Amino acid sequence: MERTPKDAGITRREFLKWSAVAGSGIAMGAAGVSAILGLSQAPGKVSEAAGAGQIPMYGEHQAGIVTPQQTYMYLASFQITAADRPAVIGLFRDWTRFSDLSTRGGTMQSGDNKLLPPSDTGETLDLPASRLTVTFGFGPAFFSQDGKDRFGLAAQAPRYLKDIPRMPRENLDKTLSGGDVCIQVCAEDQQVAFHAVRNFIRLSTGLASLKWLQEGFISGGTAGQTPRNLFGFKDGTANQLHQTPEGYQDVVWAGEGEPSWMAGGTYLAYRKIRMLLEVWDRTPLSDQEDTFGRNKTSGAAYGAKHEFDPVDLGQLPANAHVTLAKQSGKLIHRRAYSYTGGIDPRTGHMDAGLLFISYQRNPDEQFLPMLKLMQSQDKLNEYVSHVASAMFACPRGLREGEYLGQVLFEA
Ligand SMILES: C=CC1=C(C)c2cc3[nH]c(cc4nc(cc5[nH]c(cc1n2)c(C)c5CCC(=O)O)C(CCC(=O)O)=C4C)c(C)c3C=C
Ligand SMILES: [Fe+2]
Repeated sequence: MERTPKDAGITRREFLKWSAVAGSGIAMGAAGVSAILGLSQAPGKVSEAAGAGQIPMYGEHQAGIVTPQQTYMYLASFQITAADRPAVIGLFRDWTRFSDLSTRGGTMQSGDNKLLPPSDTGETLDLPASRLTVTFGFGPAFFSQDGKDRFGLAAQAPRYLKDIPRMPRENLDKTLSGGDVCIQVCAEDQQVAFHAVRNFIRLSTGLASLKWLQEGFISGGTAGQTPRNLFGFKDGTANQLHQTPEGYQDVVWAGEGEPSWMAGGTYLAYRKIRMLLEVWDRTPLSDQEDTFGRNKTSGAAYGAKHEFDPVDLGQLPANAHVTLAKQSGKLIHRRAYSYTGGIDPRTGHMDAGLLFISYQRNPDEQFLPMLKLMQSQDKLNEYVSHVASAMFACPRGLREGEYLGQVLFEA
């Protein structure tokens, strides 16, 4: 199946039209321009199966938030280095164009000019869309940094957006925390996800620098089953408490008291949490189960039979993770991924854990009270260490023809 130029890539003429609207062609540095010329070349080949497993990028909400979790995830955080607003808009237009292309299973043209680097890095040329989703978020410093309104957006800052306050037990690495813009990329095929994140980085040349990049996975398991984390426990069970359109409205989608561009958006809370596998693996099963208040094999709460049976807090230890999560009285939508990162050279222990990600409409009411309570009392603290942290505001979903952030820049 061959695609039309419009389907599979953007033409040079289209690029010039876009640049003229944004003024980005003039404002961008040489590196940025050449990277984008790559994106703007005529279409390349698209694999027969490119259309398989597509998740629409356009809609009321961004994809990748309440989308059933794909197997692989990259979370990238960027610092914007672009000098001014038109340059940022140029970058966001190019990221949008590339998201549209890659979520539809398309690639940029490899190019036949042997004197130039190929436009597309090529590793997905024969691969389908693989349920690729791209989710964007803006960090607090994007709106104002050290009191400076960098891009004229300070008045549009989301109501609850701030860095996660210091917590009693954390051991954060600042170089792995925060950032101006995050991109969460998820797919069923790791190479498809990597291709997307790699090309977002390429397109940002001269306009943004990559601050940190994390990669995660969940167990495939039998379809429909809750994945298990690296402690061997089912992780995500309680999400079923709000998995309806009304539930998502209550738990995930922001709007009330927010700038208009956040209506239908949400807040992404991120913690990189190292799990001390060697300690855990020497811990008796009864202590492991007391840590969560759930049976390890079935996932049932203490006193219950099945995974999804209601939780009776009277049956759980007071310091169990689930007890504390429930005590806050609020729900959050969790979308965590496991990570492994080789060996810690200082200790010889495995570097592995959880890239905790949750989405909520009001982090002040939902996520932060829960985190505070857990950091001070959770039995889980004996076995984990929080090493990185960030919060981002994710705008509502894009309409066709809009670029990322347009609704914010034009608010
Ligand atoms: C601040 C929020 C949370 C952090 C940080 C967090 C870290 C974390 N969680 C697990 C494993 C499990 N968590 C489970 C339940 C659960 N966790 C949170 C919140 C945070 N977890 C909530 C809101 C809930 C749901 C509680 C409920 O209403 O029942 C479970 C039990 C099964 C489930 O519902 O998912 C496990 C297991 C780890 C390993 C971890 C940090 C490394
Ligand atoms: Fe948890």
